[in-house]
Amino acid sequence: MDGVAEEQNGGLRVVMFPWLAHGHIFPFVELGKKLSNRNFHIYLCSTQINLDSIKDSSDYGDSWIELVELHLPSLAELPPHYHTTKNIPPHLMPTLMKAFQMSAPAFSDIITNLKPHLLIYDGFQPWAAKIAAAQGIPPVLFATSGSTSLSFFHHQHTHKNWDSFPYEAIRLREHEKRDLIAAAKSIQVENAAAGDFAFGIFKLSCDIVLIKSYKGFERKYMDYLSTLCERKLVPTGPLVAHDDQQTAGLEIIKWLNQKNPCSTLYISFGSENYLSKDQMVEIAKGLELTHVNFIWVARSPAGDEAAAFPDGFLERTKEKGMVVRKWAPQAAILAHGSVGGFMTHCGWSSISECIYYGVPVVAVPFKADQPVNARLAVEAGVGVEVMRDGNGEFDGNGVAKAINEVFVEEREVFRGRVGELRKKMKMEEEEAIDEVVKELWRICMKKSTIAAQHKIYD
Ligand SMILES: C[C@@H]1O[C@H](OP(=O)(O)OP(=O)(O)OC[C@H]2O[C@@H](n3ccc(=O)[nH]c3=O)[C@H](O)[C@@H]2O)[C@H](O)[C@H](O)[C@H]1O
Repeated sequence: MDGVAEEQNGGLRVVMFPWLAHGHIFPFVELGKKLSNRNFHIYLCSTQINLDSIKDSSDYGDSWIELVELHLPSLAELPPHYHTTKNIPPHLMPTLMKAFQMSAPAFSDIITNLKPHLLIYDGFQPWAAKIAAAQGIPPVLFATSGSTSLSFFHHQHTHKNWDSFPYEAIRLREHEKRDLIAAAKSIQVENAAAGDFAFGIFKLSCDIVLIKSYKGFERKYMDYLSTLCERKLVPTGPLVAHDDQQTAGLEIIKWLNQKNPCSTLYISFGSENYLSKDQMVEIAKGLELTHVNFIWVARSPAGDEAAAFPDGFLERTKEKGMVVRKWAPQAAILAHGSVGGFMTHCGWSSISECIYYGVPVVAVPFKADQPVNARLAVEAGVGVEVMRDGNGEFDGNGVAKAINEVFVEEREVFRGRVGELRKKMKMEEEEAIDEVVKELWRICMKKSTIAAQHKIYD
């Protein structure tokens, strides 16, 4: 590309454009930080409320990322504080998706003004890739979910058969299939060009797809996904935000300091999942049937009243449990020696963090890729799932059984296995970024890439 060689010393200028979800934005931020340490100039584009979250994150100060505001069209039912999936009432998610699709012209202006060497985009905005390529700027997809879930759903999209996926450890239960089919209808994107969404998004990416994964955990799934999407997959490694020392003074950390090693279960269900009242009751019952300590992050959607615990539960468990009603320092908690297990919805970042910090998994998946991530954790031998009935319900006995398997019966087995995976993850971490940097420079230096890109859209 013109001027790339001259700017070799000045580094590449890259616009990074994640979907409006916390679980997407922070992997982009972590990747942006690593690239900015390799002489890239990073522009990260999102809505103001998401940019404020990034500024508030503990170590933003030392990362060289230029924040660029994306203006969503003003919709009466979607005030600016709902321009993020974090804490948004679930019934407004389709409206947020619609507003995001309507922001394409605003994004086009950003690209025209910044004229970056490269765009790194996300899975809900095929139009961003087309806008960049039309201006001769190579777009590269960064998939923030794992290779296992993406290969599983790509297989289903291609073969229309959940149960013919080549790896039998990954199978959905009937209630999970039903939920996925219902959910897919709720995020149908209006006027999407045929095939753009689902997995057409991969075909818009130049040469490669970046993926938040690492070979030690997902190698065979990464290879299968590469075959399905006809792109070279370049893993970024886990991109885990390191626990920052500022949390040392937090009440939570002080409380953990008083607990025995590996004695405490950390319970959290990500940035956009909320338990039903019945689910709260059954998890509470399960906790009372075990001897583990616990830290339970029980957040509610913005505007909703606080999640209610069973009568007397908090009083009866006050010696062994702590309830957190707000955003918790998850990395710092998982890094703490008193934490011996993580009850998680199996969001991809949470699963990556379990392994990064060597904490076995008590899997309670709810939606999207979470059931597949849970099956992967079980196949890798780093955790157990809380069993459910045919309707997808679980009860206190099942919760207690899973907790005791991780904390008592199989304690050393799980800790040994997750420790092995942790070593592999850390070994891959730096070499993965080296490969990402090499590939991004290769793409930007390849004039033919741009010509080929135009051909796709002619
Ligand atoms: C790509 C998509 O992102 C989604 O994000 P979600 O927020 O549900 O869950 P995580 O990926 O665990 O992401 C949640 C992130 O928020 C952090 N956190 C959460 C709660 C809290 O109180 N404090 C924290 O620091 C946590 O450490 C993690 O990094 C899903 O994963 C989905 O499976 C995945 O494909």
